[in-house]
Amino acid sequence: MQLSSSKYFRETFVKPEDVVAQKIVVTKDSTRGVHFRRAGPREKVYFKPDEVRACVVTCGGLCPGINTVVREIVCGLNYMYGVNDILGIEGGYRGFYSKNTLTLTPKVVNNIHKHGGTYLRTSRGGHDTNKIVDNIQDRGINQVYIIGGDGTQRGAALIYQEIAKRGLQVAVAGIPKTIDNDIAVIDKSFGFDTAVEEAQRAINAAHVEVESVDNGVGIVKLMGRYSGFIATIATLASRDVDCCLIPESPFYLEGTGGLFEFIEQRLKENGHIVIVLAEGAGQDFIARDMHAAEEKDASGNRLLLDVGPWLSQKIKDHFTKVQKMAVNMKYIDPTYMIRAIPSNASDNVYCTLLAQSAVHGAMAGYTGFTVGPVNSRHAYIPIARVTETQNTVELTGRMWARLLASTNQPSFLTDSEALKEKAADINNVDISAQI
Ligand SMILES: Nc1ncnc2c1ncn2[C@@H]1O[C@H](COP(=O)(O)OP(=O)(O)OP(=O)(O)O)[C@@H](O)[C@H]1O
Ligand SMILES: O=P(O)(O)OC[C@H]1O[C@](O)(CO)[C@@H](O)[C@@H]1O
Repeated sequence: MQLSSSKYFRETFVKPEDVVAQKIVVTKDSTRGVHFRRAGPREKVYFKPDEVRACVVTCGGLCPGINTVVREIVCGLNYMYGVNDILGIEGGYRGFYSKNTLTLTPKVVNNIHKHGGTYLRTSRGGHDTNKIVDNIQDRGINQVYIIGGDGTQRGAALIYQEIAKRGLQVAVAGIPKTIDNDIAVIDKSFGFDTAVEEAQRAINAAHVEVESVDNGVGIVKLMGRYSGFIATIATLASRDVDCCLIPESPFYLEGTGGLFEFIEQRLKENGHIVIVLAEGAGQDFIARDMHAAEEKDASGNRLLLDVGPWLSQKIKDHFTKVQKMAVNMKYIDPTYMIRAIPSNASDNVYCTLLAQSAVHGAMAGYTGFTVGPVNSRHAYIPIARVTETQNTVELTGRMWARLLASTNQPSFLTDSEALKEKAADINNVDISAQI
């Protein structure tokens, strides 16, 4: 029995309708089925291989594993279903209407998973639903595979709606991608494990540096625009981190329970401290401090103020001017280095599952879905569901509690907040309404 034989897959293994029926979706709380709209007429169970003209596009920021997903979509379509007509859209959504397409074959994509970045290139902004769907129609494309984060998935939902409005028989499949791991509903996004692993190297370097000098303060900035998953899990994995600051948990610098007090205490105890900082941490605080105006990127995402240099300077100023104590600051920003590497072994396997799942769904004639594991089951999820909210680190959840127990860092609650928490703990009731 040759598993790699496309004949075997086509005729024996893959019954797309079964695959879909087994895996239909799923919210965090239930596994009730959802009726997906089929891209083709009811009687047409799945696209015939020689009728398929597929395209793949990658949008938004980089993330380890994008190339693996692209490779496995192309190989999956070709090896499992015998599809030969696959196009690459270059440079994100705007590539649909402003660039020529690339021809994708298993041979062309054979080695791309060994490299970071995206073979297809990417961009922010430039989503024009009508122009994109016109182009899909003009080129005779009937399967669209869209790899990208929450912005990309919002764009994919609009493309899907426009295709439905025009009555086109085109399947739209999303593969969620974001290094921040903040896509709602799914258990985890691909590339996240690779990012956490690479972050360890930066944390380790910071630790080695500050351990070797007097009053060493190491700061490592990691990605995480609105959510501190990379910072949290990297901190938990490392054990060399004294304090982790994330967007979900506002912090303050001065006074009792503040960051400066904690740094001073750790420097006295250990002679050094390592702080991990998610890029979105303390943004409101910095904006107030710097009187900075809000800026946006081409996709409309808020551009973050650079918390790393800001915090490094604040700490240096405080300890030299106020405490009369020189600190040895080592600031490391590995953010783009982490995002630019190829995916590790487990992410490669995960990317393959996602890609093949998307291919099976589209070949079965389903559309308007995005793929991902939900409560450990691979699922098809209506695209709009994953863009309704964003995942964030729960400050009342076990993961954050474990982190606090591991670092013993301050909770950064102010006195009145701490009193409220304490009273709530004692009474085990929500007293906020009574204060
Ligand atoms: N609300 C929206 N409607 C339609 N298209 C959108 C929307 N938001 C973003 N897009 C488009 O999706 C693409 C990627 O969006 P964005 O730059 O926000 O990255 P992302 O997909 O969220 O990924 P990342 O997590 O890396 O930021 C861009 O081409 C952008 O124009
Ligand atoms: O600088 P770029 O390429 O716009 O991307 C930066 C952003 O992309 C992400 O990696 C993903 O959203 C964020 O963590 C980060 O803020």
